[in-house]
Amino acid sequence: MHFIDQARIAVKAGRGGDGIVAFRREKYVPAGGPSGGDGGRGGDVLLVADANLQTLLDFKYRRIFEAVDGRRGGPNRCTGASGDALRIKVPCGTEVRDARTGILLGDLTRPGEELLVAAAGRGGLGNAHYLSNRNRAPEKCTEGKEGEEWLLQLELKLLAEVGIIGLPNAGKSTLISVLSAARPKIADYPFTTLVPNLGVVRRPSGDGTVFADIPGLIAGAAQGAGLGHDFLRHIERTRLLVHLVDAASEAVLSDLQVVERELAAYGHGLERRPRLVVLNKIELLDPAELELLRAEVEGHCGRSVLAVSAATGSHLDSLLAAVWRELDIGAPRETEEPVMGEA
Ligand SMILES: Nc1ncnc2c1ncn2[C@@H]1O[C@H](COP(=O)(O)OP(=O)(O)OP(=O)(O)O)[C@@H](O)[C@H]1O
Ligand SMILES: [Mg+2]
Repeated sequence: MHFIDQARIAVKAGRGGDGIVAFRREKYVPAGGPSGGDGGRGGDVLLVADANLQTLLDFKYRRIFEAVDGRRGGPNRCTGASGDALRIKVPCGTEVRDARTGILLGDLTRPGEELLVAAAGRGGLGNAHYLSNRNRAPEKCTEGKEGEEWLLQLELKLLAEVGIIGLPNAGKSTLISVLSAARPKIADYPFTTLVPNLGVVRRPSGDGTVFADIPGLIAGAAQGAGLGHDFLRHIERTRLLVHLVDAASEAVLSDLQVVERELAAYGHGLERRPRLVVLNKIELLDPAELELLRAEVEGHCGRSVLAVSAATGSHLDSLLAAVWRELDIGAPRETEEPVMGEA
């Protein structure tokens, strides 16, 4: 299953009901005046941010949304019923664009936030409206207006709080698979991961935090090399980056720098995002070797560096403790709910 974070839907607001031509017919009233009522307004189409939705997956199965039409007017100046608005639920964090022009129509971030995406047609006028001194029996009425119709592009930036980044093969997918219920593909060749994998990791307090395993970054990713650019986009909204480095690599420091340079080149504040530097695959090194390496990397980064093994599970508890600490130091949690998906 692919994690879908883009969808295209067609929305159509309701047509206004027609106005009608009618005349009063009553006993002893020889020439009852015009009494045709107006048509009702159609239903609008709105998008509503819903904290319980995590993906745009539902839109894979349903792509056309039409609000109901207004009803036609009735005799005795009765206005037709208006159509109910159609509210389409989307996950928090959904960006809405006009699919034809790409123009941004809105960004639904807070739960309950609404965006009008197709305005309903007005109802037509009944002949009661056209009564005048010159024309006591107008036969004229107007039709309801069509509702607006739009093709929308929905885009959900994954609202992961923690992004796991690193070179291909660093063990990012292995890490998310041991921390969460996500079961991404893991293999010893680069670019195993093609779309971000999300996993929810339970905090000591009980609620979940979404981690995203991002496809490997390589030099030039910010310019679009490898799978880079698309996926850097996904970590724009994370609050913390876990930079995973293969400790058994020949050139740990330059591996680190490649990724750091890509973050800086991409911009959007990623280079200033709080970051944990984590050495992985430490079971492949002997303890003395590891301590030397760790000291060297700490010297380079100017802060303490964690050392774990995603494969054997060693020191993952200290990694999580560091993650919770960093997240709690940062800005207070937004009301946004975590996202879960799977590649
Ligand atoms: N602690 C570890 N010790 C030894 N091998 C490991 C460890 N962690 C991961 N590996 C191995 O490293 C290889 C790459 O792992 P994984 O697929 O998780 O990397 P990745 O960073 O997600 O790569 P990609 O960017 O290509 O998706 C796998 O063969 C995995 O078994
Ligand atoms: Mg991977």
